Formats: sequence, C-alpha cells, structure tokens
Amino acid sequence: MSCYHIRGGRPLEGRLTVQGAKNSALPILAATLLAPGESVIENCPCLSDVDAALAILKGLGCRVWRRGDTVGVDASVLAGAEISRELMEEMRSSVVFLGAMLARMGRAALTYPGGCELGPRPIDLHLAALRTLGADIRETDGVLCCTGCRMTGGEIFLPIPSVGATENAMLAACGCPGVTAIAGAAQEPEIEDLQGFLRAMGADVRGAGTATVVIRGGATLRPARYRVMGDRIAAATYLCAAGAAGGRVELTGADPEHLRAVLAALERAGCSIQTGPEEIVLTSGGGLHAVPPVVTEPYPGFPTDVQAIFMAALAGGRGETLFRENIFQSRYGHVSQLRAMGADIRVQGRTAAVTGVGGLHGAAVQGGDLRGAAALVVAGVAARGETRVTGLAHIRRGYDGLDIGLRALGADITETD
Ligand SMILES: CC(=O)N[C@H]1[C@@H](OP(=O)(O)OP(=O)(O)OC[C@H]2O[C@@H](n3ccc(=O)[nH]c3=O)[C@H](O)[C@@H]2O)O[C@H](CO)[C@@H](O)[C@@H]1O
Ligand SMILES: C=C(OP(=O)(O)O)C(=O)O
Repeated sequence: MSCYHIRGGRPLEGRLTVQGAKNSALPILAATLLAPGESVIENCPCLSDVDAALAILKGLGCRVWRRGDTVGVDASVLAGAEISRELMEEMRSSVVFLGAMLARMGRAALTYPGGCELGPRPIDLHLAALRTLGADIRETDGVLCCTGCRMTGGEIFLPIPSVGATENAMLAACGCPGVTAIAGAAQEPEIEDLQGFLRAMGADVRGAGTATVVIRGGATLRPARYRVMGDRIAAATYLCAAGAAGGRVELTGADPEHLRAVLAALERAGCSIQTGPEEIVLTSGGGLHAVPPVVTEPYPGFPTDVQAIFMAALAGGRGETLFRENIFQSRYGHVSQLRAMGADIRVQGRTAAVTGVGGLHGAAVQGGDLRGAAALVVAGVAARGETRVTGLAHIRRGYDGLDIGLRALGADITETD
C-alpha cells in the first residue's frame, strides 16, 4: 500500500505556485458540455476527481485531451445521456453534470454521487432547484431519470447556500429560455469562477459571489478558453504546514482575498502574514498558540475544508482552541489519528476541544477522507520523528502532488510502496 513517509520537525522555506482549484475545475468541466466545439481549460490540476470528470465527459461522447495542466474538451458530438453508477460514486461533483446535461441534451440518467464521507450529503436541494425550472425527475431503484424538455427560467430559493446546488442550478438555467434567479445562493469564490467560464461561453450570468445569481438562459453558447483560479484549500494546507513547522513560505497563484478567515486565524495563532495580488507570504516560529473558537461557515466564514488541517496545525501548539463544525455532521474522522500522534482532542457532537501539547510525535496513521488525510500530512511535517500516512487515494482526489509541493519547501517527505 503506498504511503507518505515523513521525517518531521524541519522548518519550511521557499516559494511555491499553488495548483488550480479542484472545486472550480470540476463544475467548469461539466460546463464544457453546454457548447458544441472545443473548450480549453488551463490550470486544471492533475487529480483523480478531474480524471473522473474527464471519464464522464468521454462517456457522454466528448473528445478529451490533456497536455500538462491544460485540458481540452470537444463537446461537438454527444452520444448518450447516462452516467454509470461507478463514475457517479467516484466523487461528489459528478452530480453537477446533471444540470449541464439537462441544459444541453434535455435529459439525463444517473445515480447518487459519492465523495468524501462527512455524514449525510443529500441532493434534495439540487433536485428541488431543477424541478423549479420544470425538470421531470423520477427515481427507480436508485437511478434518477430526468427530462427537461419543458424547462424554463424560474425563481429558485435555496434554504441552505449549497455550493453544488447553486452550480447545478446555474448550469441548468443556461439552457432554459427566460430568466432564472437563484436566491440564497452559495457565495464561494468557485461560484464566481464558474460564472467567469459561463460568461466566456457567452452566457448572461450575473451576481455570483452574492446571495442572488441571475441567469438569462436559452442563448446558444460557444466553446471557450478559460484559466481555473488557484486552489484556496491547497494554499491553506501549505500555510498551515509552515505555520506549525515554522519557517517562511511564499505562495503564488492563490488569491489572499479568498482566504481572509484562514489568514486571520493563522495570524492570531502567531504567524506573520503579508499579501499581494495572488501572493501570500507566511513567517512562523513554529509552535502555534490557541485562537478564539474556529466555527466553520459558508463563505466568507472559516471553510469546513480547512477545519481538519488547521486543527492538525494547532494540536502540536499551546493552549486550548474550540472547533465547531457547522457544515457537515461528521467531519472529525481525523481526530483519532491525530491522537495517535499525541494530540489531546475531545469531541462532543459538532464541537472539538483541542489542547496543544507542545509538539506531536510521529506515528503510523491512516487518512479516511481528503482533508482529514491532508491534515495528517500537516501534522507529520511538524511532528518529531517519523510519520507514515496511508490513504493516499483520498489525497490524490484533491492535491496535485502534495508531497512534491512540501518537498519543494524543504519538508522530508517521500512516497513509498
Ligand atoms: C466539489 C465541491 O465543491 N465540494 C465542496 C462543496 O460540497 P457540496 O456542494 O457537496 O456542499 P454543499 O454546499 O452542498 O453542502 C452544504 C450543506 O448543505 C447540505 N445539503 C446540500 C445539498 C443538498 O441538496 N441538501 C443539503 O442538505 C449538506 O449536507 C451540507 O450540510 O461545498 C462544501 C462546503 O463548502 C465543501 O466542503 C466541498 O469541498
Ligand atoms: C469535501 C471535499 O470534496 P467533495 O465535496 O468533492 O467530497 C473537499 O474538497 O474537501
């Protein structure tokens, strides 16, 4: 079984360009379906989730190529409107192909999506939004058969600002004649990035980044060339590793505006941070200290995807920090593994109390989900002694060479079989 072997305790130093954002690249790849012809997506990270998205596109008849971090999708000729259960279960974002397929083909057959196991992850809001636009969705034996020949614009209200439901609704609305307003929309930067690509295709979409997104749909779209924004969660991972291990790192390619809540928390924990356009410089003496409660919230609040990673950084520091996970019901899978490295963390329901122990020690640990596994790597980089992290398949879903990036910053990390 392949694993990362980390000899921890070295400060991190150096400069790194952050990968393109997984959570932008995936809906943007789904959006390439909307226009016949070849779209070209730059800064598209090499991830197993991206491979799954490309496999879905191929299965629908698209011609797909990749050169480095540039991907081409030719959606001129489509064949079939079904996604296999196997591909649907590979990742959560398989579900955003539904909106794109309804917009382009007027029909879709698929099953429920997979993705990280963080407690229940229903898709009721996705389906309700599409039904509001007139989609007919029937479920038989776990297969969703959807037709959208009578879809038109409409007023959608999302009671929770779901990222995926907002994206699905935006994609479907592009194919619906008339005006669609999505109220209660998610405001994450990835929604703005999707809007950027849709506009490049000629779609009339406004309001992404606010609580209301408005789409004037039904226009014929054209393929486009687009550059995916930098990955704010990958950036946060490198920053937390440097914060905990100490050192000075310069990250380029990620927008510090997207990381305000994380940068503020790292500063309160003792790091010094300077930012410029697409640049973040973090200096740390290592050994972070406790911060006021870390409460995960929709953007611009503290991101749930950084909860485990920041917890790992604080676990080897000093003082008590409370975490409250507000987005997902069960996102503390990493805690038992951090405890094996000496962490003192008590979990009660959605709250975790982390008491810094003044340094973790290496151990053999196993990641059970994407960010939980990345958190163990962060802990290992700062810990005394040797850490072996298994569960790399989770990490490959979202990180384009996490070991390579950390090695470039001076960490002693190698992948072994
Ligand atoms: C590929 C992608 O972009 N993944 C991100 C996306 O996931 P994803 O789009 O799955 O997350 P959502 O924003 O939809 O989920 C937020 C909350 O809404 C609930 N909900 C969601 C949909 C629905 O139909 N019904 C419902 O109840 C979820 O259970 C969760 O409690 O946003 C999450 C929250 O920022 C991030 O952790 C994920 O990294
Ligand atoms: C939870 C995540 O991804 P997904 O929604 O794709 O499972 C994540 O990126 O942390």
